[in-house]
Amino acid sequence: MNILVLEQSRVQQIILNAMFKENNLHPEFVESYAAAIEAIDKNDYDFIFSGYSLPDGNGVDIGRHLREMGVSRPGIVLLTTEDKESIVKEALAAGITRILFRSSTHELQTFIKELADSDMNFEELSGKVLLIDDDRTMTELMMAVMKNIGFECDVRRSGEQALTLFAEQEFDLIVADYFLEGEMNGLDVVNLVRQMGGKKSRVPIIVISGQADRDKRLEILKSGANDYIDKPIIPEELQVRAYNMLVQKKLFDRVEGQRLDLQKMAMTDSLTGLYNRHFLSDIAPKRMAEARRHETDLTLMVIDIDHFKAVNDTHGHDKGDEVLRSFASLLKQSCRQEDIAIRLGGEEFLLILPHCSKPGATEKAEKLRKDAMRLCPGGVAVTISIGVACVEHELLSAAKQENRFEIEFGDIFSAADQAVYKAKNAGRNRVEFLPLDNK
Ligand SMILES: Nc1nc2c(ncn2[C@@H]2O[C@H](COP(=O)(O)OP(=O)(O)OP(=O)(O)O)[C@@H](O)[C@H]2O)c(=O)[nH]1
Repeated sequence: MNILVLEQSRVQQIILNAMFKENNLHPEFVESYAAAIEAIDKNDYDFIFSGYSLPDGNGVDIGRHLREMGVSRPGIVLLTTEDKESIVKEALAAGITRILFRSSTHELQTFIKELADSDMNFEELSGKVLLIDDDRTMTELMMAVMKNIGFECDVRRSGEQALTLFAEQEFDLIVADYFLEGEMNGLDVVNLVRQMGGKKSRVPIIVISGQADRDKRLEILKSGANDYIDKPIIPEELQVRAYNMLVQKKLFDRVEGQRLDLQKMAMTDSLTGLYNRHFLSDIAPKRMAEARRHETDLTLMVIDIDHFKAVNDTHGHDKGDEVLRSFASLLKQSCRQEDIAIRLGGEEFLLILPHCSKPGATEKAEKLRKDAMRLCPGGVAVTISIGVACVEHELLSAAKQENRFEIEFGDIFSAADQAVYKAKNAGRNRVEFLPLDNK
């Protein structure tokens, strides 16, 4: 990634260089506006970081210069010490991608890290834009601009039509005129999108306004729009702002994707791919609350592979791992969609079976025991012991009606756990059922 840093202070250069170096990025440093323009003319940068005060201008001038040239790349980050509304407005108008305050070192570090983590090719950025405007000349102009930077467009004349399409399809950016055909205006669209929840509510929105006064701009930004453009539209300005929005969205999507991957990893057992104990603490109260609310059966099975230590001792740890993986696949195959298979640790597993009554559970446990005997994973014959406990809907209804006691997930789990010990003590390779202790 090619980065240019425009910074007149040597001390700041050293600080910034350390942050970039930590993330394996190696920017080029220049100290004046003139030197930056020369460097930009010669090289193709993905990002420019610029201090606000320069000996021969200010950081915002860089944005203005690139915008006047009609250049949509690179992204420009302005580093400033002052949180002044006038600077923010000046920067936004000049097409600055991001304003970061020097006092917030953490924010700057995070931004640089996100940049380094994204191996995104900014030249090949593509996106889908929803244009909402009832003026044909305007939409034709906007479509030409978007096409120019490789974005696909869908056009709708009213907020109502646009929101119907937005609910059905994925978009990376919305550009909405303030005044629209139909009952809604551009700000109504912003409000409704922001209320949608989830990923859709975070799609960036640019509002186009014909009344460029300060109050109107503030109203637009306060409504949740990410940016605004005054009429008459300058095509280059629309191009730069749309491009910048998309770069930010793609970076955000990537970070969000990484967060979800990490969350999944934290809930999953790496050897078998089943859920782990962390997931159990998350899901247990939910499943119990569901069973209580709808008064439905809930069964738990604690399953333990017999003499597993001997498998490791005789065949080696790798073979032991193969047995665990293979048994986990059997559990997954045995599950219905709403069932949950968890590896509690070692050779111990848990099945959570909603809507499963005692007769159903006994039958299922017996089938699983027999399937495990037939499995012979990696050529090793294994047997399993299963402890079953079940809370049936009649008990939940009675408890609710008589306001008697609350049955907790822990009560069912502890009964299933005791049941598996009973199975072990009774000779293994068997299913044992234990009723819940009356509280
Ligand atoms: N291969 C492998 N072995 C594991 C793993 N986690 C735990 N173990 C082993 O599983 C064995 C469990 O042994 P024990 O708790 O004595 O139980 P057991 O031999 O199955 O005996 P019973 O449960 O009484 O039938 C131990 O030897 C652990 O080292 C793992 O991820 N992979």
